Amino acid sequence: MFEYPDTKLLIDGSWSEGATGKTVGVVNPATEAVIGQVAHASRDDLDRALAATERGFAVWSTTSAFERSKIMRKAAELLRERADQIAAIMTLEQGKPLAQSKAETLGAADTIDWFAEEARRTYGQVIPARAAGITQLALKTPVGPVAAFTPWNFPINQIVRKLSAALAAGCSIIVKAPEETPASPAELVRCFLDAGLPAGVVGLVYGNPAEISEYLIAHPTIRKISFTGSTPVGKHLAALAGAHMKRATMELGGHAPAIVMEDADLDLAIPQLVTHKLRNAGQVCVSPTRFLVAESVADKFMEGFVEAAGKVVVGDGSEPGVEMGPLANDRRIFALEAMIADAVDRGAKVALGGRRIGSMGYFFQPTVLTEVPTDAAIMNDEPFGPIAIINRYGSRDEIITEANRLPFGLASYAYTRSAAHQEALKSVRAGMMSVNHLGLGSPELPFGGIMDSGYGSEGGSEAIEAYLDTRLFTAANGQ
Ligand SMILES: NC(=O)c1ccc[n+]([C@@H]2O[C@H](COP(=O)([O-])OP(=O)(O)OC[C@H]3O[C@@H](n4cnc5c(N)ncnc54)[C@H](O)[C@@H]3O)[C@@H](O)[C@H]2O)c1
Ligand SMILES: O=CCCC(=O)O
Repeated sequence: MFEYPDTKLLIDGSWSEGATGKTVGVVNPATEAVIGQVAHASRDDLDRALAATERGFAVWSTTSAFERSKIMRKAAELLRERADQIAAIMTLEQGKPLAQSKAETLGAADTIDWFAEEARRTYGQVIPARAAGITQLALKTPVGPVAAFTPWNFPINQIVRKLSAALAAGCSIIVKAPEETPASPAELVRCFLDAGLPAGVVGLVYGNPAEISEYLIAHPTIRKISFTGSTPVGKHLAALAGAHMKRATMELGGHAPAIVMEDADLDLAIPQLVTHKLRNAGQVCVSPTRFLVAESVADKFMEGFVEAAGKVVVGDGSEPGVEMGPLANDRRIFALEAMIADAVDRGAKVALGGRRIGSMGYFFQPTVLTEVPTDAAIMNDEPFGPIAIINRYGSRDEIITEANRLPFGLASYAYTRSAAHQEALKSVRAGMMSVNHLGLGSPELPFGGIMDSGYGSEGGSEAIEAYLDTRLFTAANGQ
């Protein structure tokens, strides 16, 4: 019989309890039962992890790119072989349906493979000199040991982008993974160890997020930070990184506009947007949130969206046929209830759902709000749940003005058949715009935000650049 595993710390290639022996319970969000324990790191554990990552960096940064790539591709192979069991673990701790957990795990293997290939292409440059006999080289060297902080919504995917880019570049890394969903990240890291990654190259710790981040970011061993999470926490960590002159990548919150123009193909837009909205119960940084719909198609879009979203099967993600699992923790229930009550107080209408389902497990109804005024909290703060806000607008200019109203700029979506509309959509301020399909997230594509949604990319060749220093080497030959 399959049992959810307890999770230990990984320091210097060995799994262990923390020095104080402290552990914290892991809760299944579908049942609220405590299913396991996760070890917490103390200052002593972090010091051991830091010393190990220094040694790991010395080994990994001098391992050839060819060899690094081989180990990474072996890890991807092991992840694929173990995908069914890892998916079962992820669903128990995070709640998402098994099919989504498996897709996340297999997608992670694809990400590792892509970065493994890129590892062999971290080229520098030979720069033509102004005088004869001078050599000028731009060298790419790994930035140093990395500290990464990742959240609970995609327990594996949020880590694998950082881990793969860091390893491809030749960096060692300490990951502070999510305490709420600790076991599937541990299984991801185990694949790398089993593939032959040397001790100390990856460390995995859990504990008090604020204490760990403050200690690691300030520590002289760490040269680069990468964080995924909310904008307020991201701003705090970016300030800490700045105070210690550390490079940083920040993948933060969004409030994605989904634009539906009057000439949109609704038969395409509705099923794609419903599925995308309710994926992972809406707890996704790139989830479509503000549906900005042209007046002339608004009734038809709304009717189709409500009908399709109302049919989505909500339940325990481990059960067959379930399409949307519970929210990941009780904080989301309280946050969503408060946002819906505030919107309704300000005049919004509830066209679908709006409530928690039952009293055991963190289940929430797929929800559609309409006529939501811009002063409602939900029009300004990321809901991070299965709520679609559908508002109608008279013109393209009004739609684009609303899309650009907020300081966030992560994902955006649009449906239109018109080339003129497509051209105008380039003025939507977002790190990513996807038109007439859901085209975000493959490892070869840039992935990241602008403005309050952060900086840096977690995909494409830019993602590796973030873990490399560019150094000039120049010599006068024959001197
Ligand atoms: N961008 C994302 O993928 C993502 C993921 C999870 C949460 N969030 C955002 O965060 C909001 C609330 O989530 P939450 O309830 O978990 O609260 P939160 O903002 O406290 O935590 C978000 C994540 O940041 C981590 N964190 C918090 N403080 C930290 C610190 N000082 N140092 C290092 N890590 C820290 C947490 O462990 C968690 O993984 C959500 O509504 C959503 O807007 C975004
Ligand atoms: O929540 C942010 C990551 C989203 C994704 O991996 O699709």
